[in-house]
Amino acid sequence: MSDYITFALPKGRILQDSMELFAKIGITCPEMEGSSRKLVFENRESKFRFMAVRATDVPTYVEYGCADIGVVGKDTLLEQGKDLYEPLDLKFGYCRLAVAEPVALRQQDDPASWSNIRVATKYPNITERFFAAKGIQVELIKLYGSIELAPLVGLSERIVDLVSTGATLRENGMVEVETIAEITSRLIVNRASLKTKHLRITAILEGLEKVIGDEVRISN
Ligand SMILES: Nc1ncnc2c1ncn2[C@@H]1O[C@H](COP(=O)(O)OP(=O)(O)OP(=O)(O)O)[C@@H](O)[C@H]1O
Ligand SMILES: O=P(O)(O)OC[C@H]1O[C@H](OP(=O)(O)OP(=O)(O)O)[C@H](O)[C@@H]1O
Repeated sequence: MSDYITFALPKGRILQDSMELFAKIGITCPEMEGSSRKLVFENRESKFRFMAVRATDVPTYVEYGCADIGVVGKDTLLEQGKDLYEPLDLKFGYCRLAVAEPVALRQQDDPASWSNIRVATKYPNITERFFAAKGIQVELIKLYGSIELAPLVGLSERIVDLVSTGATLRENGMVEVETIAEITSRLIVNRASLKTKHLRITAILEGLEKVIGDEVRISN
């Protein structure tokens, strides 16, 4: 068993917030700061390893134990439904998952009358579950990005996607119809690592909990 603690971190927009949070409890990786094509970084002194992976792949690395700890959006966890230990809401990466449609359609539309709709999304499982609970049949069109384009070109009338500032919806003539879930980034932990590296992982969880708690209290 390696005596390193390995983190799987998403390459994109939540990487910096993650590293800033870990720095507050003394977990740093100077090697990661320069720009490079490297995918694994080590802090040999404190025995931490960091892997930069696609956001949607973080749960897989943690599930299989290639990483002990991961940071990932709640959207990804809800979509993938993996059995992972999720001890902490990290309180950054705030956005919401919402149903949206073009402004012109919204003006004459009554969502209460939907029975069969076509929806483009990166989140087919969440979308299917959400509409099934309302008794609405959905034809799902799975996309991997630029979801707001779908109604503009007639691929679907509605979308389910993340909304943060609302700028992407606005600039593409769309409005939110309903929020499905509030999203933040979460810490996830491999269940076996929690036992085999109990002391180090517990110390990390307690340190993070304290820092996040303090920040929430200060910002309230
Ligand atoms: N506009 C946004 N504002 C705030 N947080 C966001 C926003 N978009 C996404 N997020 C959060 O950040 C996470 C990572 O998003 P990011 O765009 O970096 O990766 P991605 O492109 O969605 O994933 P992948 O690379 O696997 O396709 C999302 O899962 C979500 O929790
Ligand atoms: O409400 P806003 O602040 O405009 O943010 C929302 C946008 O951000 C995300 O897209 P991203 O930038 O990850 O690009 P993508 O469409 O290629 O996934 C999301 O899918 C929305 O399109």
